[in-house]
Amino acid sequence: MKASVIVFPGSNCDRDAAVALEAALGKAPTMVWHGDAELPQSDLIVLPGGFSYGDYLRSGAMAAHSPVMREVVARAKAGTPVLGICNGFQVLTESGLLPGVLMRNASLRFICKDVMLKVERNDTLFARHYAEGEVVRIPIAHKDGAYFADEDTLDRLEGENRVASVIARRAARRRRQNPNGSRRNIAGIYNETGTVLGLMPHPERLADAALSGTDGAKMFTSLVETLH
Ligand SMILES: NC(=O)CC[C@H](N)C(=O)O
Repeated sequence: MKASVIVFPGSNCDRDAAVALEAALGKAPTMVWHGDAELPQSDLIVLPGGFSYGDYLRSGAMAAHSPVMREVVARAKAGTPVLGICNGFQVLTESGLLPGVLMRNASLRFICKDVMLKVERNDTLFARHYAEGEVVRIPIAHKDGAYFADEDTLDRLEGENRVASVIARRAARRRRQNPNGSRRNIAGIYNETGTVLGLMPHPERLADAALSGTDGAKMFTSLVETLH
């Protein structure tokens, strides 16, 4: 399996994603600079977290127009799996590969903390090593993490089983609201075919016992087992 991690100016989780991928895969992914119009043959493309282009205009808005994104969009449309983590999720909505938008957190503050996530489905290449309904601990670190879409889109996402994970209900109730104010507690969504996943929390940040948890590792081992 060949994986590529796209690096934008301002990405800061690209190396963490590469380390988590390498631990699961046994070999390093290719790091691809945003200005490259060429993308190597890839079985998986990762759009990492960070502050691409300093989050100017809107988080992910400028990165969506990077030269490399033309090829990423084309490959995604042709079926290549794409994982967008945090800023990567923002790039996916801004480039139209996923519906909706990530808005400023309800508190208007940057939030960096672990959240409890409920895995809504495990019949995808990203989640097969999780149990359906499993509650896992994964960190968030963002200021624009409030998922927003109109009610029809939210109904469609839920109806088509495209919600990947939600902030676990017990945690949301305790805080009255989930930490960022996402509609319907959504933390991650899939495209129609389940091959593109946008996720606000960072599985790569809890993917090694030395980081105090391994709940995130199963996403990378799921991908490696499915894609070889
Ligand atoms: N960790 C990240 O990817 C940060 C995402 C984004 N730039 C925000 O703060 O909303």
